[in-house]
Amino acid sequence: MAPAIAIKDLSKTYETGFEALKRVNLDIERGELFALLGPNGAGKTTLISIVCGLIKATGGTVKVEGHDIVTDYRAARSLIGLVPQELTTEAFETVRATVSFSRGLFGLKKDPAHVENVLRQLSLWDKRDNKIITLSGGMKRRVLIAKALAHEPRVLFLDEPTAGVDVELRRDMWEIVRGLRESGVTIILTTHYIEEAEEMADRVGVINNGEIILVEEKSELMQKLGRKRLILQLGSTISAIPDGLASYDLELSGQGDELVYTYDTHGGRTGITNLMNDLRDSGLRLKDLQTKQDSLEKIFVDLVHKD
Ligand SMILES: Nc1ncnc2c1ncn2[C@@H]1O[C@H](COP(=O)(O)OP(=O)(O)OP(=O)(O)O)[C@@H](O)[C@H]1O
Repeated sequence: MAPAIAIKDLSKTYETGFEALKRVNLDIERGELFALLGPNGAGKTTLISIVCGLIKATGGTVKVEGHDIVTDYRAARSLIGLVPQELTTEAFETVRATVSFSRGLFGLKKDPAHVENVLRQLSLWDKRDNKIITLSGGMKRRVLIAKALAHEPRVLFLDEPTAGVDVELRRDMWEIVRGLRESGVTIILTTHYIEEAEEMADRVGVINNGEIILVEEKSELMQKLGRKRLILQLGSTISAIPDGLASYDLELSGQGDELVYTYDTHGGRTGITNLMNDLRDSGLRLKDLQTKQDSLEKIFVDLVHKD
Protein backbone atom coordinates (compact mmCIF):
# COMPACT_ATOMS: atom_id res chain seq x y z
CA MET A 1 0.00 0.00 0.00
CA ALA A 2 1.38 3.41 -0.96
CA PRO A 3 2.14 5.67 2.01
CA ALA A 4 -0.24 8.54 2.80
CA ILE A 5 2.41 10.96 1.54
CA ALA A 6 5.60 10.07 -0.31
CA ILE A 7 8.02 12.96 -0.80
CA LYS A 8 11.08 12.36 -2.98
CA ASP A 9 13.98 14.76 -3.50
CA LEU A 10 11.69 17.73 -3.09
CA SER A 11 13.31 21.09 -3.72
CA LYS A 12 12.06 24.62 -3.80
CA THR A 13 14.06 27.62 -4.87
CA TYR A 14 12.07 30.87 -4.71
CA GLU A 15 12.41 33.49 -7.43
CA THR A 16 14.74 35.41 -5.15
CA GLY A 17 17.15 32.50 -5.50
CA PHE A 18 16.49 31.40 -1.92
CA GLU A 19 16.58 27.62 -1.47
CA ALA A 20 13.75 26.93 0.95
CA LEU A 21 13.76 23.13 0.51
CA LYS A 22 16.82 21.05 -0.35
CA ARG A 23 16.05 17.57 -1.67
CA VAL A 24 13.66 16.58 1.07
CA ASN A 25 12.75 12.89 1.38
CA LEU A 26 9.95 11.87 3.69
CA ASP A 27 7.24 9.22 3.85
CA ILE A 28 4.19 9.68 6.05
CA GLU A 29 2.46 6.41 6.86
CA ARG A 30 -1.29 6.01 6.70
CA GLY A 31 -3.06 6.72 9.96
CA GLU A 32 -0.13 8.24 11.79
CA LEU A 33 0.10 11.54 13.56
CA PHE A 34 3.29 13.15 12.37
CA ALA A 35 4.65 16.32 13.94
CA LEU A 36 6.91 18.48 11.79
CA LEU A 37 9.06 20.70 13.94
CA GLY A 38 11.40 23.44 12.88
CA PRO A 39 12.43 26.95 13.80
CA ASN A 40 11.01 30.00 11.99
CA GLY A 41 11.87 29.97 8.31
CA ALA A 42 12.88 26.29 8.30
CA GLY A 43 10.59 25.48 5.34
CA LYS A 44 7.51 23.96 6.99
CA THR A 45 4.94 26.14 5.27
CA THR A 46 6.75 25.79 1.97
CA LEU A 47 6.60 22.01 2.27
CA ILE A 48 2.90 21.96 3.16
CA SER A 49 2.05 24.46 0.45
CA ILE A 50 3.69 22.28 -2.19
CA VAL A 51 1.94 19.11 -1.03
CA CYS A 52 -1.39 20.94 -1.04
CA GLY A 53 -0.78 22.35 -4.52
CA LEU A 54 -0.62 25.99 -3.47
CA ILE A 55 2.88 26.54 -4.80
CA LYS A 56 5.04 24.61 -7.28
CA ALA A 57 8.16 22.68 -6.42
CA THR A 58 11.31 23.28 -8.46
CA GLY A 59 12.39 19.65 -8.18
CA GLY A 60 11.30 16.24 -6.96
CA THR A 61 7.93 14.55 -6.57
CA VAL A 62 5.11 14.18 -4.07
CA LYS A 63 2.51 11.43 -4.10
CA VAL A 64 -0.62 11.30 -1.96
CA GLU A 65 -1.76 7.71 -1.50
CA GLY A 66 0.03 6.99 -4.78
CA HIS A 67 -1.37 9.97 -6.72
CA ASP A 68 1.19 12.41 -8.06
CA ILE A 69 0.35 15.98 -7.01
CA VAL A 70 1.24 17.33 -10.46
CA THR A 71 0.20 14.73 -13.01
CA ASP A 72 -2.78 13.51 -10.96
CA TYR A 73 -3.57 16.75 -9.21
CA ARG A 74 -7.33 16.43 -8.72
CA ALA A 75 -7.18 12.98 -7.16
CA ALA A 76 -4.27 13.97 -4.92
CA ARG A 77 -5.86 17.23 -3.82
CA SER A 78 -9.21 15.65 -3.04
CA LEU A 79 -7.50 13.40 -0.48
CA ILE A 80 -6.05 16.33 1.43
CA GLY A 81 -7.54 18.71 3.94
CA LEU A 82 -5.60 21.79 4.96
CA VAL A 83 -6.20 23.73 8.14
CA PRO A 84 -4.37 27.01 7.62
CA GLN A 85 -3.33 29.30 10.43
CA GLU A 86 -5.85 32.02 9.76
CA LEU A 87 -9.41 32.35 8.62
CA THR A 88 -9.43 35.11 6.06
CA THR A 89 -12.80 35.21 4.34
CA GLU A 90 -16.47 34.48 4.84
CA ALA A 91 -16.93 36.69 7.90
CA PHE A 92 -20.61 37.21 7.10
CA GLU A 93 -21.46 33.64 6.11
CA THR A 94 -22.93 31.20 8.58
CA VAL A 95 -20.89 28.33 9.92
CA ARG A 96 -22.95 25.71 8.10
CA ALA A 97 -22.93 27.52 4.75
CA THR A 98 -19.16 27.97 4.91
CA VAL A 99 -18.54 24.32 5.58
CA SER A 100 -21.01 23.13 2.93
CA PHE A 101 -19.42 25.47 0.41
CA SER A 102 -15.96 24.02 1.08
CA ARG A 103 -17.32 20.61 0.19
CA GLY A 104 -18.72 21.98 -3.06
CA LEU A 105 -15.29 23.29 -4.03
CA PHE A 106 -14.18 19.71 -4.49
CA GLY A 107 -17.06 18.98 -6.82
CA LEU A 108 -18.74 16.76 -4.26
CA LYS A 109 -22.50 16.44 -3.92
CA LYS A 110 -24.16 18.18 -1.02
CA ASP A 111 -24.26 15.97 2.03
CA PRO A 112 -26.02 17.68 4.93
CA ALA A 113 -25.61 14.59 7.11
CA HIS A 114 -21.82 14.68 6.74
CA VAL A 115 -21.70 18.41 7.39
CA GLU A 116 -23.83 17.92 10.48
CA ASN A 117 -21.53 15.17 11.64
CA VAL A 118 -18.44 17.33 11.26
CA LEU A 119 -20.07 20.26 13.03
CA ARG A 120 -21.18 18.03 15.89
CA GLN A 121 -17.73 16.47 16.15
CA LEU A 122 -16.25 19.94 16.59
CA SER A 123 -18.97 21.16 18.97
CA LEU A 124 -20.12 23.69 16.38
CA TRP A 125 -23.61 22.35 15.79
CA ASP A 126 -25.18 24.84 18.19
CA LYS A 127 -23.49 27.63 16.27
CA ARG A 128 -24.42 26.37 12.83
CA ASP A 129 -26.54 29.41 11.95
CA ASN A 130 -24.22 31.97 13.49
CA LYS A 131 -22.24 34.29 11.26
CA ILE A 132 -18.55 33.58 11.52
CA ILE A 133 -17.77 37.13 12.54
CA THR A 134 -19.73 36.59 15.77
CA LEU A 135 -17.66 33.59 16.89
CA SER A 136 -14.86 33.54 19.43
CA GLY A 137 -11.30 32.90 18.29
CA GLY A 138 -11.48 29.30 19.44
CA MET A 139 -14.71 28.68 17.56
CA LYS A 140 -13.20 30.19 14.42
CA ARG A 141 -10.35 27.73 14.69
CA ARG A 142 -12.86 24.92 14.85
CA VAL A 143 -14.55 26.27 11.73
CA LEU A 144 -11.19 26.06 9.95
CA ILE A 145 -10.96 22.39 10.85
CA ALA A 146 -14.59 21.78 9.85
CA LYS A 147 -13.94 23.38 6.46
CA ALA A 148 -10.92 21.18 5.93
CA LEU A 149 -12.96 18.09 6.79
CA ALA A 150 -15.95 18.97 4.62
CA HIS A 151 -14.78 16.91 1.65
CA GLU A 152 -13.84 13.88 3.76
CA PRO A 153 -10.07 14.04 3.30
CA ARG A 154 -7.89 11.13 4.33
CA VAL A 155 -4.88 13.26 5.09
CA LEU A 156 -5.14 16.39 7.18
CA PHE A 157 -2.50 19.11 7.44
CA LEU A 158 -2.70 21.32 10.48
CA ASP A 159 -0.45 24.34 10.27
CA GLU A 160 0.19 25.60 13.80
CA PRO A 161 -3.30 24.73 15.00
CA THR A 162 -2.79 26.17 18.44
CA ALA A 163 -0.64 29.22 17.72
CA GLY A 164 -1.69 31.98 20.07
CA VAL A 165 -4.55 30.15 21.75
CA ASP A 166 -4.90 29.81 25.50
CA VAL A 167 -3.97 26.67 27.38
CA GLU A 168 -7.54 25.44 27.75
CA LEU A 169 -8.31 25.78 24.07
CA ARG A 170 -5.04 24.11 23.21
CA ARG A 171 -6.07 21.08 25.25
CA ASP A 172 -9.45 21.07 23.45
CA MET A 173 -7.67 21.15 20.11
CA TRP A 174 -5.51 18.23 21.14
CA GLU A 175 -8.63 16.27 21.98
CA ILE A 176 -10.13 17.07 18.60
CA VAL A 177 -6.97 16.09 16.77
CA ARG A 178 -6.72 12.84 18.71
CA GLY A 179 -10.33 12.07 17.84
CA LEU A 180 -9.63 12.64 14.15
CA ARG A 181 -6.67 10.35 14.26
CA GLU A 182 -8.76 7.66 15.89
CA SER A 183 -11.22 7.98 13.04
CA GLY A 184 -8.38 6.92 10.72
CA VAL A 185 -7.29 10.27 9.27
CA THR A 186 -3.55 10.71 8.73
CA ILE A 187 -2.45 13.91 10.42
CA ILE A 188 0.53 16.10 9.78
CA LEU A 189 0.95 18.85 12.29
CA THR A 190 3.39 21.72 12.35
CA THR A 191 3.91 23.34 15.67
CA HIS A 192 6.10 25.64 17.64
CA TYR A 193 4.89 24.11 20.87
CA ILE A 194 7.20 21.19 21.31
CA GLU A 195 5.06 20.08 24.20
CA GLU A 196 2.31 19.51 21.63
CA ALA A 197 4.46 17.10 19.66
CA GLU A 198 5.57 15.42 22.84
CA GLU A 199 1.98 14.96 23.90
CA MET A 200 0.48 13.75 20.63
CA ALA A 201 2.81 12.65 17.86
CA ASP A 202 3.58 9.09 16.81
CA ARG A 203 6.60 10.31 14.89
CA VAL A 204 8.52 13.53 14.86
CA GLY A 205 10.39 15.10 11.96
CA VAL A 206 12.75 18.03 12.40
CA ILE A 207 13.38 20.41 9.53
CA ASN A 208 16.06 23.05 9.60
CA ASN A 209 17.32 25.30 6.79
CA GLY A 210 15.23 23.42 4.25
CA GLU A 211 16.59 20.00 5.19
CA ILE A 212 15.00 17.20 7.15
CA ILE A 213 17.60 16.54 9.79
CA LEU A 214 15.79 13.80 11.67
CA VAL A 215 12.73 11.56 11.52
CA GLU A 216 12.06 9.26 14.43
CA GLU A 217 9.38 7.57 16.50
CA LYS A 218 8.75 10.02 19.29
CA SER A 219 9.29 7.48 22.03
CA GLU A 220 12.58 6.30 20.48
CA LEU A 221 13.72 9.83 19.93
CA MET A 222 13.24 10.68 23.55
CA GLN A 223 14.99 7.55 24.64
CA LYS A 224 17.82 7.78 22.18
CA LEU A 225 18.68 11.43 22.37
CA GLY A 226 17.17 12.27 25.69
CA ARG A 227 19.82 12.01 28.32
CA LYS A 228 19.19 11.83 31.98
CA ARG A 229 20.77 13.88 34.65
CA LEU A 230 21.34 12.70 38.17
CA ILE A 231 21.41 15.62 40.55
CA LEU A 232 23.35 14.99 43.72
CA GLN A 233 22.65 17.38 46.53
CA LEU A 234 25.70 17.53 48.78
CA GLY A 235 25.67 17.93 52.54
CA SER A 236 28.24 20.75 52.30
CA THR A 237 29.68 23.09 49.69
CA ILE A 238 32.86 22.31 47.78
CA SER A 239 34.99 24.56 45.58
CA ALA A 240 36.14 21.90 43.09
CA ILE A 241 35.29 18.38 42.02
CA PRO A 242 37.52 15.99 44.05
CA ASP A 243 40.30 14.23 42.10
CA GLY A 244 38.78 10.85 42.87
CA LEU A 245 35.73 11.80 40.76
CA ALA A 246 37.62 13.36 37.84
CA SER A 247 36.82 10.48 35.50
CA TYR A 248 33.06 11.14 35.61
CA ASP A 249 31.10 13.60 33.46
CA LEU A 250 30.27 15.80 36.44
CA GLU A 251 29.38 19.41 36.75
CA LEU A 252 29.48 21.44 39.94
CA SER A 253 26.48 23.70 40.22
CA GLY A 254 24.12 25.38 42.65
CA GLN A 255 26.11 27.13 45.37
CA GLY A 256 28.83 24.52 45.07
CA ASP A 257 26.56 22.05 46.86
CA GLU A 258 25.25 20.22 43.80
CA LEU A 259 26.89 17.75 41.44
CA VAL A 260 25.14 16.97 38.17
CA TYR A 261 25.94 13.69 36.47
CA THR A 262 24.76 13.24 32.87
CA TYR A 263 24.29 9.73 31.54
CA ASP A 264 22.60 7.81 28.73
CA THR A 265 19.43 5.99 29.59
CA HIS A 266 19.96 3.35 26.93
CA GLY A 267 22.92 1.03 27.05
CA GLY A 268 23.45 -1.24 30.02
CA ARG A 269 25.80 0.74 32.21
CA THR A 270 24.96 4.11 33.56
CA GLY A 271 27.98 4.23 35.84
CA ILE A 272 25.82 5.27 38.75
CA THR A 273 26.88 2.46 41.09
CA ASN A 274 30.57 3.22 40.64
CA LEU A 275 29.94 6.90 41.02
CA MET A 276 28.17 6.30 44.31
CA ASN A 277 31.07 4.23 45.61
CA ASP A 278 33.66 6.79 44.55
CA LEU A 279 31.55 9.56 46.00
CA ARG A 280 31.56 7.83 49.38
CA ASP A 281 35.32 7.17 49.13
CA SER A 282 36.00 10.82 48.43
CA GLY A 283 34.33 11.70 51.71
CA LEU A 284 31.38 13.63 50.26
CA ARG A 285 28.09 13.37 52.09
CA LEU A 286 24.83 13.22 50.15
CA LYS A 287 21.77 15.13 51.30
CA ASP A 288 19.40 14.24 48.51
CA LEU A 289 19.29 13.10 44.91
CA GLN A 290 16.95 13.25 41.97
CA THR A 291 16.93 12.43 38.24
CA LYS A 292 15.68 14.53 35.35
CA GLN A 293 14.94 13.38 31.80
CA ASP A 294 15.57 15.69 28.83
CA SER A 295 12.35 16.99 27.36
CA LEU A 296 11.66 16.91 23.63
CA GLU A 297 12.20 20.64 23.74
CA LYS A 298 15.76 20.24 25.00
CA ILE A 299 16.45 17.59 22.36
CA PHE A 300 15.06 19.86 19.66
CA VAL A 301 17.06 22.89 20.71
CA ASP A 302 20.26 20.81 20.85
CA LEU A 303 19.60 19.43 17.36
CA VAL A 304 18.80 22.71 15.69
CA HIS A 305 21.64 24.63 17.29
CA LYS A 306 24.27 21.97 16.78
CA ASP A 307 26.22 23.99 14.25
N1 LIG B 1 7.61 33.74 -1.73
C1 LIG B 1 8.82 33.67 -1.19
N2 LIG B 1 9.88 34.23 -1.79
C2 LIG B 1 11.13 34.15 -1.27
N3 LIG B 1 11.43 33.52 -0.11
C3 LIG B 1 10.41 32.95 0.55
C4 LIG B 1 9.06 33.00 0.05
N4 LIG B 1 8.27 32.33 0.91
C5 LIG B 1 9.08 31.90 1.90
N5 LIG B 1 10.37 32.26 1.68
C6 LIG B 1 11.52 31.96 2.53
O1 LIG B 1 11.67 30.56 2.63
C7 LIG B 1 12.07 30.18 3.95
C8 LIG B 1 11.11 29.13 4.50
O2 LIG B 1 9.85 29.75 4.75
P1 LIG B 1 8.63 28.94 5.36
O3 LIG B 1 7.48 29.90 5.42
O4 LIG B 1 8.44 27.69 4.60
O5 LIG B 1 9.16 28.62 6.81
P2 LIG B 1 8.41 28.01 8.07
O6 LIG B 1 9.24 26.86 8.51
O7 LIG B 1 7.00 27.77 7.74
O8 LIG B 1 8.56 29.20 9.11
P3 LIG B 1 7.55 29.70 10.25
O9 LIG B 1 7.70 28.74 11.36
O10 LIG B 1 8.11 31.05 10.56
O11 LIG B 1 6.16 29.75 9.66
C9 LIG B 1 12.12 31.47 4.76
O12 LIG B 1 13.47 31.88 4.83
C10 LIG B 1 11.31 32.44 3.95
O13 LIG B 1 11.79 33.75 4.12
